[in-house]
Amino acid sequence: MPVSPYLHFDRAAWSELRNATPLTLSAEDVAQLRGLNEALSLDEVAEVYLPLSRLLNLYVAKAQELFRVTDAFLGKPAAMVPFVIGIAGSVAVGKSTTARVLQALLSRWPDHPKVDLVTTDGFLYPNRVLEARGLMRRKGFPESYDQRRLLRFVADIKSGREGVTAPVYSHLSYDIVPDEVITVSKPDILILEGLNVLQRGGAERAFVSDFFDFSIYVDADEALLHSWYTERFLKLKETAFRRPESYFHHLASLSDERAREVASSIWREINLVNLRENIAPTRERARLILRKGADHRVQAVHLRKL
Ligand SMILES: Nc1ncnc2c1ncn2[C@@H]1O[C@H](COP(=O)(O)OP(=O)(O)OP(=O)(O)O)[C@@H](O)[C@H]1O
Ligand SMILES: CC(C)(CO)[C@@H](O)C(=O)NCCC(=O)O
Repeated sequence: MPVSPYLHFDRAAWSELRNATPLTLSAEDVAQLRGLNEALSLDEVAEVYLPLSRLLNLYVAKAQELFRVTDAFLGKPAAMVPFVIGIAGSVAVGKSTTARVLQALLSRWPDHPKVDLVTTDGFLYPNRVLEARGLMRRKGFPESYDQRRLLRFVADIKSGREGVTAPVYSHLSYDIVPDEVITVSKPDILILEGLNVLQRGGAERAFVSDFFDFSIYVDADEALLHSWYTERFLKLKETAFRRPESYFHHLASLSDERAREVASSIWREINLVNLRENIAPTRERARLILRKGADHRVQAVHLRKL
């Protein structure tokens, strides 16, 4: 049998590892976490995400020590270096939810209260550029992102720069929002979430993941991903698509059956192809893999030891 670089935990074994977590959730925290995603169960937070936040807290403390060692070696005053966590995985696997839960949990640890969250969606080229390059049906593929700008962004944050800006993407208009940016200033931790964060390639000599201190791949079977994508599409049909400014407004009046077909064809022709060609092959680059089953329940965790 080939040697695996990962330690494998089933859910029960993993949840044991929260035992020493001196972190309890107040009623207010619970309400806050509920607000992130009403489908997220609190068992999930306690059994999966609390142990993960404990592990990350230990890594952050060690990394801060190492950065200080380098400064001491250089004879420089100690400077704070942001700890960067990348979260990768397919469309609809739940990257944003995982990122928000971790942001909420990590910001409660006393030694790193400022946890910022950025999605790589903002680095997609605007539709105008994608249209000109014939890439409107390749959104999410490597060539649909301004990879240089994304790399610059992460490098700037890592180097301790203040006021680093990122463009903003709107799922409602399905496009970059003109003249809007988010600003990140010296966070203790930056969580960068996106399909592409573990990808390497293109013309650049450095990769976004060169700046990661930890990385997570959220994983699930294709059939589950397909159903999560379709369910979310149907939910959006009843909500966001009804707004006239929605890019998919013309789909709001479809029957559920027809909407399911439209969602399935977008899934098959765009997101599944991207998953197979560009996203799934990056899974084994992650430090930790969260393996989800039905209802988004994490069934197993794989932690890289080598
Ligand atoms: N832990 C969870 N428990 C229950 N439901 C979840 C969980 N995580 C995600 N979901 C549901 O799965 C769907 C996709 O989640 P989310 O938007 O977080 O995914 P994503 O990977 O960021 O997707 P995309 O890349 O398409 O934006 C949503 O409908 C969300 O409510
Ligand atoms: C914006 C991305 C690429 C990533 O979040 C994705 O949500 C997307 O829009 N994919 C293109 C096909 C689709 O509309 O699902």
